Amino acid sequence: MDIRITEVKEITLPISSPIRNAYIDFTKMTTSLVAVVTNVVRDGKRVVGYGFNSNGRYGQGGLIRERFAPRILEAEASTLLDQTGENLDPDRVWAAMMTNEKPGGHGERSVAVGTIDMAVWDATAKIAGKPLFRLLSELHGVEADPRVFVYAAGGYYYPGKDLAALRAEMRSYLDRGYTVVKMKIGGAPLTEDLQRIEAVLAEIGSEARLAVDANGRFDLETAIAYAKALRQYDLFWYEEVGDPLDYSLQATVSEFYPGPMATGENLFSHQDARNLIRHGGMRSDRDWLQFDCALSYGLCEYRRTLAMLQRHGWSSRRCIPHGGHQMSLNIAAGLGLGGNESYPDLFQPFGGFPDGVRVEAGYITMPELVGIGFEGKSDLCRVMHDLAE
Ligand SMILES: O=C([O-])CC(=O)C(=O)O
Ligand SMILES: [Mg+2]
Repeated sequence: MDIRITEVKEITLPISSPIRNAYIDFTKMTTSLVAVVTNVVRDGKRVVGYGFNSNGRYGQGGLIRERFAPRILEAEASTLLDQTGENLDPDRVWAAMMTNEKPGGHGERSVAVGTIDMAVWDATAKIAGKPLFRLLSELHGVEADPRVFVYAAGGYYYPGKDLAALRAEMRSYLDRGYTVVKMKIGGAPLTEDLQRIEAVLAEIGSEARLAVDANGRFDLETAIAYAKALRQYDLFWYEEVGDPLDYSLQATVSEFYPGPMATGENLFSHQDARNLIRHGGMRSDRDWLQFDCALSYGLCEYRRTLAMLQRHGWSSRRCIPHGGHQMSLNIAAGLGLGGNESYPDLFQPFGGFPDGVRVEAGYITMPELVGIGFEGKSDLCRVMHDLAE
């Protein structure tokens, strides 16, 4: 059969919440939802792959409509297929999207490409009739592990939120089975943040560990002042202390912070990730890497990032991606990452797990759903089907 992509649709939707981190509020946050429509029929229906971009960057409709979707549709259909001719080849679709694109300047387009790439992988796994994590483990000759560590991200600054509300939020994550919770810092003075941290630590006790996230807010002096103050707490990690591209700052702060640090959600290519590994002083025995494929050219690029990490002596287990989406859950289960972020109460319906999936002692088990698994999440599936079915 002559397999082809017949249409690439995009709609920009709100994922707004009244929350604030140290840098931005999310009252006007949007995401692009993309549908890659194929002429393949499975179970009596056209195969449609879906993708969306992670929170933190806005919808990408202009770029998708003007540059990346037309390149896919203009490509000779057979050049987008794998060697068997019976499925898409996501790397070939990726290469078609990147025709006439210069190197560097990744953030300008990496979100748009990553969003379409998610939909292409969803379609590819659906055509193969498998969960994406199974397809990935087969492609790489590794064993899939459907059990994935997840942590609860929240602890934002809300208008009028007091310590009791923050504690209640964290308690609710423990009640839902999480063993690691994350909160924001850097949006208040150090003394106030320490009170917030101590309130959360008092609440969670020995039931869970706490990670903190500064969202790139600090200059070197402030980052070090926080590092010295945070050392006493045995945190799960100290995240994104300074500007994401300031590798020297990261390296210097790590000299003041012997505990685990985490960063990488705002690095959008394997070359940027490589610079972090080369110059950021990251420690492969304890630090965590948070590159998010949905912001950084997709899974095709993420596989290059993983290969780069391996060459530098890093285990894929040190990766716990940002973003809380099912795409990274599949990568974690299929390629052996250390886990995935989760926002139990935010960014719905895009984030989270298929219906019925529960967190138990900090882990979820991936259901055997075809594709990325979006069809198993009814609220998300409704929005997707409104776009393309
Ligand atoms: O608040 C945000 O931009 C999200 C974030 O940093 C995270 O999930 O680590
Ligand atoms: Mg973060």
